[in-house]
Amino acid sequence: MESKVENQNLSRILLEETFYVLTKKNCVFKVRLTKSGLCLIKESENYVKEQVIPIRDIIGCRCLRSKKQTKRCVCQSLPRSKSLEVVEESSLDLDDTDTSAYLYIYAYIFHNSKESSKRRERTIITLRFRSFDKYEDNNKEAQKWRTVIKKLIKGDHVSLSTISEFTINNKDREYRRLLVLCNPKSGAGRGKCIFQQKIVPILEEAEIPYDLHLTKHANFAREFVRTNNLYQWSGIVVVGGDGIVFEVINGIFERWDWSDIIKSIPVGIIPGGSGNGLARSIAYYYSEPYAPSPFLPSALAAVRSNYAPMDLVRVETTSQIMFSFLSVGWGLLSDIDIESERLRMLGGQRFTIWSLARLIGLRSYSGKVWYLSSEDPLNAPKEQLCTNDIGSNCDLPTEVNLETQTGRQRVDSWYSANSRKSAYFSATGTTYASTADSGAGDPAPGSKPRIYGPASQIPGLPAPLPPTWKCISGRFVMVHASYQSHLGEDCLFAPDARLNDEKIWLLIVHDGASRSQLLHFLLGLSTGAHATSKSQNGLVEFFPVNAFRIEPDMSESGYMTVDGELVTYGPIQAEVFPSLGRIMVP
Ligand SMILES: Nc1ncnc2c1ncn2[C@@H]1O[C@H](COP(=O)(O)OP(=O)(O)OP(=O)(O)O)[C@@H](O)[C@H]1O
Repeated sequence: MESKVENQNLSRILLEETFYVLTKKNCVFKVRLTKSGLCLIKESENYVKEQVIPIRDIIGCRCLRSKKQTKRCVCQSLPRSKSLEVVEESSLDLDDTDTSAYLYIYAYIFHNSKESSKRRERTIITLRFRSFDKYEDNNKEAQKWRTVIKKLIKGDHVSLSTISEFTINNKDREYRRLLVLCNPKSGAGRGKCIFQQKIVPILEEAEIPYDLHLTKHANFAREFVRTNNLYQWSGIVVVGGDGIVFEVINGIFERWDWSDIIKSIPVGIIPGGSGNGLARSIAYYYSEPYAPSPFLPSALAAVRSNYAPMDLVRVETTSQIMFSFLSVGWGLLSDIDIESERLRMLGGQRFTIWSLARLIGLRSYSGKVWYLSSEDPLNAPKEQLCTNDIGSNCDLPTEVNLETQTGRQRVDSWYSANSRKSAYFSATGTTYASTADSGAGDPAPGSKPRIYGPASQIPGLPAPLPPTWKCISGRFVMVHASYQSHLGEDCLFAPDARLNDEKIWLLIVHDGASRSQLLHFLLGLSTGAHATSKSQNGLVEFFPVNAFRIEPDMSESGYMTVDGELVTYGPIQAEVFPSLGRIMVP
């Protein structure tokens, strides 16, 4: 009963208008806006066809006017097809002869007809309001639509009675500013280019202002987050790899007000690194298509006010405490990660090449692995994450241009909306001035910043562990733990992992496996097959835990990594803190 009422509520028509395609005789579009989406109903002589664009696929809309044409024939009073350009109402370049108001609606429509062809397609719907003789009246109509669409995108309450009260204000812009921290050196050095070419246009379509800061050296992002007044931003978007996300998260935990920051300022990630484990995992959890546009799910996440809790793991070594969002590693995968740094210019390919090199010169390490088993069974997450099974029934072209009827004859109604500019710096100006906070989180010069955050619930590193902990002792090719599904774009480490499943997924590969078994295992990592494979003769173990400790034999040397970053080689332990972080999700 309740869901029936809810459905009725979602399908109630908030706005409706009839538009005409003048180039096609007798073709009429009824456009309806409901809480669930924008419905285009095409009515021609013989049929009626309905297409719905879900609100969650729409990222923004803008009201624009036509631009004065420089070379227009005196006898041609109206804009020609495809030559019409649009500008902001405040522009000095307005075409006063065209009294229409244009509403541009930007959508990234999800198509999921087949699993293999899941994709999002950018579509611009243009509604041309021209029922009135005066631009002001047409604009009033367009602005009303814009205001309602923007409110629906934000998830604000909209009812039929409140629509008439909306003040029509073209200045009604988004004041939520994002902080963008971009690592120009990440991956194959494409971070800046990715932001400029792929992300800026989407931020502009959604009218989200931002302040861009390029990282100048290692630990720049960490210091920036620790020392600036973060409350001026609504979120932090990182452009780069997992290394820069690690810096941002640990920068937050170096602030005395970490608990307020972590709750109020979510972090988003635009994949520009060579690993991109977190970005790939988020797309996986939300069934968002990743390749060939890996930036799209993250860009959509950044412009929507949609956040989700994420488990964080407190990691302790003999010299450091840190908060990790991705992984802790010892052995083969860490060796590959660290030693392939020299091939950084190859981007993600560096991992494949170095995997082969490490298999030839295979190493194993002696030590003990302690763990506290996860109490939760290995099944679906507690919180049902959003999937895109709603989909859309759209087969729209990438531009849809519609207009209201007018008594006056127009030359035509179709035009291109590709007048994008790729401004690089913030629309509202980039702020570089240091706005350091009270300094309470600043370390004394030369000393390490203090790490805050929740207190550990397990014994400190040197202390013995309680009997509830289990121990495996021996030689290992690797011990690797992850709390995300993907360690990298091509590495599906824990297929059942979710953002806040409260689990650390522990993979142990014992010494004794042949090279061909290990090759088989490494290949399985790209599809997640290793997680279910029974053919490893007990040499591979994979299970969820709440906490673990590794004690390597210190007579040998090797690498230990946290989120792909090198840490002190020696005893290390980790424990999960459920839903401690907040992350932007599509
Ligand atoms: N301007 C810079 N010059 C040199 N190094 C930088 C700069 N800015 C950031 N860094 C360092 O680069 C390291 C790696 O960056 P990032 O994680 O963005 O890319 P990546 O290593 O290619 O990706 P991944 O971590 O996913 O493998 C970060 O840990 C950071 O300390």
